[in-house]
Amino acid sequence: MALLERLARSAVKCCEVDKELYNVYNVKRGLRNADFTGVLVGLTNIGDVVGYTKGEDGKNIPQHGELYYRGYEITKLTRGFQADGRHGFEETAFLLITGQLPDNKDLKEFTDLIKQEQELPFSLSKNLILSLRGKNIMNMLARTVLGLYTDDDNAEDYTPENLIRQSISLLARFPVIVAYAYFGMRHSFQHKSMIIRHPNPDLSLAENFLYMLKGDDYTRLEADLLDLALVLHAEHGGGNNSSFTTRVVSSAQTDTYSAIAAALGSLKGGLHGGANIKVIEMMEDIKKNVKNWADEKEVDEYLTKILNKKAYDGSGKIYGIGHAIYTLSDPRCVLLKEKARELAKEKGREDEYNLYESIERLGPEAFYRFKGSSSKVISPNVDFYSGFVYQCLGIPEELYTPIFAIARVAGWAAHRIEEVTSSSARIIRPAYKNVSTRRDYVAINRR
Ligand SMILES: CC(=O)SCCNC(=O)CCNC(=O)[C@H](O)C(C)(C)COP(=O)(O)OP(=O)(O)OC[C@H]1O[C@@H](n2cnc3c(N)ncnc32)[C@H](O)[C@@H]1OP(=O)(O)O
Ligand SMILES: O=C([O-])CC(=O)C(=O)O
Repeated sequence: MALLERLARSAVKCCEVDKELYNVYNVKRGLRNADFTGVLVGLTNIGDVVGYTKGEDGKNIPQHGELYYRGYEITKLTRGFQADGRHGFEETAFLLITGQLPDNKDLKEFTDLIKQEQELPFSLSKNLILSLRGKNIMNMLARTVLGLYTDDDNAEDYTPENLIRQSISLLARFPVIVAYAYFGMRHSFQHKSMIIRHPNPDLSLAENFLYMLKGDDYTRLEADLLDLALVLHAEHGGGNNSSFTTRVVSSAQTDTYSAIAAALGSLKGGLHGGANIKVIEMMEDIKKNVKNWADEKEVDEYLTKILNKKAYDGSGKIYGIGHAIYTLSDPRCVLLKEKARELAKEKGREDEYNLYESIERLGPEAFYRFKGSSSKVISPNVDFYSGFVYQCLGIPEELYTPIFAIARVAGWAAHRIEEVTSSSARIIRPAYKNVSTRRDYVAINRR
């Protein structure tokens, strides 16, 4: 331990860079401009995320969030298939990957391809169920995705047809891999029974995931909600950390499985897709430490403690709040909140829902007080209510970020295809200015 502590002290000391140098060299920390917008690093036709408008003076004016998939506004897209009483995730994936909304024939053929790919090769299922010990489903998923390379005779073929084939296969297999990994993990680490169901080709992707987890013990409403959550999580432009990772890794001309495994590593992070689990853990902490959930003063004091790094995980973050682009609202959060309210009523969890609502309001207020008046405008993001919705659906916490991945693989696939096939493709390679001093070599016995 003493050695590790000494090495760690030395490493941290060597890492430190005077913050002022970022201004001196005009470095955009986190690839962000001073007005909180992202540094423009690419052009895309896939997702569009809108959080502010530009005023005449060039300054940003916060606005309610808008999200477009291939030009289609997300609320209109979801209302469209909901009005027809059908699930929309497969259709959304088709739209993201091919650029067009499918007609009935396209959708049937695309869905049939997904169904054909759902059944995993026996060797892969056997490995997943019996050998792939793991403590975290995101890591198990990433390891399995890397393993899929071996089963793919055309793994290194970067033609658009092959990229689409690989995308459909990943889309189909993610829910099955996640369900098997979950039961494998429960069996080996929690001493619970392992339940392995074959995917059911008569079901939509959302229904099939619930079926693989719970058998027939789910309702139509629950399947509709999961389908909606998948649609809302499917894509978010090229700049979000995991899609950008997909693009960076793909730009080096590597294979699909390596790029998607890297994206999974990114999505797992607590500041990105992993925030849905962090929110639930934070809420448990708040519920334990705030005696009267209806007392706004007490809730506010606890949120201030979190911001001061004196409560919850000591990071100073209120999880599920804030976004790189959205300001006044995240449209996905607005849609999920509607469902969270309905579910809370149905499941008798209104007190908890009310606590979420007050944190949604008090969190940003505490943040502005803490950061001062020039701080960025923040509101709850997609991860704020998603965990609560999944809890109400009886989905275990370990699956929250994997569900995000089941959805987002559609967006990653689209970004990979765009990156690999673009005629303007170039390896992504920004610069780091070295700010250390040059040193003369010292022989080992004189150090
Ligand atoms: C699917 C998704 O990925 S949605 C995002 C999920 N992540 C979370 O919910 C985690 C909590 N939120 C955050 O950490 C941030 O808001 C992010 C990571 C989502 C966006 O980060 P950024 O756009 O980089 O915010 P940015 O760093 O510009 O924010 C400005 C300041 O506000 C702070 N801040 C932003 N959000 C929060 C928050 N929720 N709690 C506390 N402080 C925050 C930042 O730490 C930063 O402080 P600094 O200037 O002292 O470094
Ligand atoms: O856009 C971002 O930075 C994060 C996000 O909301 C997402 O990827 O869904």
